[in-house]
Amino acid sequence: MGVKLGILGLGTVGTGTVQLLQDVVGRHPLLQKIEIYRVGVRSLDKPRAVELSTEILTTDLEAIVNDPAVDIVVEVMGGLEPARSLILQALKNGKHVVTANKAAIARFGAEIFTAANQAGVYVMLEAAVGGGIPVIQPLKQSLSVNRIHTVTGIVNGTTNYILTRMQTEGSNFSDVLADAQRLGYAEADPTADVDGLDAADKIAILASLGFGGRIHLEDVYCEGIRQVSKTDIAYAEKLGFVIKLLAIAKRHTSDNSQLSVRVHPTLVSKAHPLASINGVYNAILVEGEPIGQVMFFGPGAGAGATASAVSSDILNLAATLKTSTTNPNPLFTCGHDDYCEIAPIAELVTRFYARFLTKDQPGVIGKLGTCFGNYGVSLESVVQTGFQEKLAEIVVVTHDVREGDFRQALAEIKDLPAIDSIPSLLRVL
Ligand SMILES: NC(=O)C1=CN([C@@H]2O[C@H](COP(=O)(O)OP(=O)(O)OC[C@H]3O[C@@H](n4cnc5c(N)ncnc54)[C@H](OP(=O)(O)O)[C@@H]3O)[C@@H](O)[C@H]2O)C=CC1
Ligand SMILES: N[C@@H](CC=O)C(=O)O
Ligand code: NA
Repeated sequence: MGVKLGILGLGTVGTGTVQLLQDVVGRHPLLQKIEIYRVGVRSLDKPRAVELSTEILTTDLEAIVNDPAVDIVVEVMGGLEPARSLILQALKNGKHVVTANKAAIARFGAEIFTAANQAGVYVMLEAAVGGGIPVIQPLKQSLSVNRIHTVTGIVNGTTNYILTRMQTEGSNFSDVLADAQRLGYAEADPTADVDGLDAADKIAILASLGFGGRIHLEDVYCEGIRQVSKTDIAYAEKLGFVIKLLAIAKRHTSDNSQLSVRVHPTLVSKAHPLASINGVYNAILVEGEPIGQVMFFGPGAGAGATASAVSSDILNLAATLKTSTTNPNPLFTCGHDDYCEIAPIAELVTRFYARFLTKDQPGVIGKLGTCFGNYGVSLESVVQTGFQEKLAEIVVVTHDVREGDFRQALAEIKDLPAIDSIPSLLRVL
């Protein structure tokens, strides 16, 4: 007997998944047992890149999750509602769920996994982080014997694509964003990409898996890439760095009681493995004991890559349905109920890059140095190269400093009569 899919959504990811499942020759033989039974969309009139008979396509998504014939619900419609309610209803009806929806999982994961555990079914989400890169299953299974220290990732394809093209071609932010949208990389509302929210959802999911506790999304510090300018990209280049939107989850305290979880544009040394991850590619560097370092790399967005992850989850569930036992596999379920404690961003210890516009007066660098010194901020490098109109431009890179101390020094520096403005402030990995 075949495994019947109810697919919610036929956009970039849904279409890629249907294409893959309609073209199974040369792939895993179990895919031949999978039937695309229903596909839910918003509009029946839209032209589609795949052929589906009229009885498969429907706008009644509730009917799909309530249909007793459906074995697996594949949620690739995105958004919070009705996606959340449809997932919960599918689980309540005893259906396994595959989802690519990091926004829903990062916000409603507790509710969704509790419902799945109660119903004795699985929620699979490989496509939700890193697109086609296998990272969810490796964290849940292959790496789960390790004590994870740090997860550092480039986990948003759209922003990495934008930053790469700004860096290599000097392109304009909004033109490149339009290309990312056209290529199917961006979210329906690309603010989620540009402002770092999509990466925050993803690092919350990875932190939860890596550190074995739930994460309150509001505890994740988040800055996007809007303030990254061509000037900063050029300065970073001169200083031996590239700018990447990094998502980082790290043990903050030596007793392991607190995590630091954050997303922000970051200067990454050109020698670091994450510096060479360009375009729509993502990479996730996992550090733990005893494994040391392991890095996952691949396409982070787009139809084919994401369809690969969605379909592999479907395949895993199809295999499970074939061999079903009454006891759920603990490596497939989400077992933790407790929340991780997250340290405030002021407690972060990191290096900083800051760009100052100053009046061209003698002794400005000395005054900056004195203010920094008052708060224990030591400087790794100070560069004064350019002028913007009549203002001198000074760039500093600090040694490791507690973020709270650095901010206090900056507050004092802002009030110096010689300082016009501080247009950029970025962390350095
Ligand atoms: N694009 C990518 O590269 C990746 C996307 N994801 C995630 O996958 C999910 C889907 O993304 P993507 O395919 O890009 O999104 P699209 O916007 O391309 O597609 C959404 C699909 O869902 C349908 N849909 C949306 N809302 C409703 C509704 N209320 N009722 C009925 N149908 C609805 C739309 O119908 P219609 O076609 O009729 O408009 C469309 O077919 C999101 O959660 C996204 O974050 C994850 C990894 C990568
Ligand atoms: N909009 C997302 C799609 C994949 O998750 C991205 O750009 O990474
Ligand atoms: Na993935």
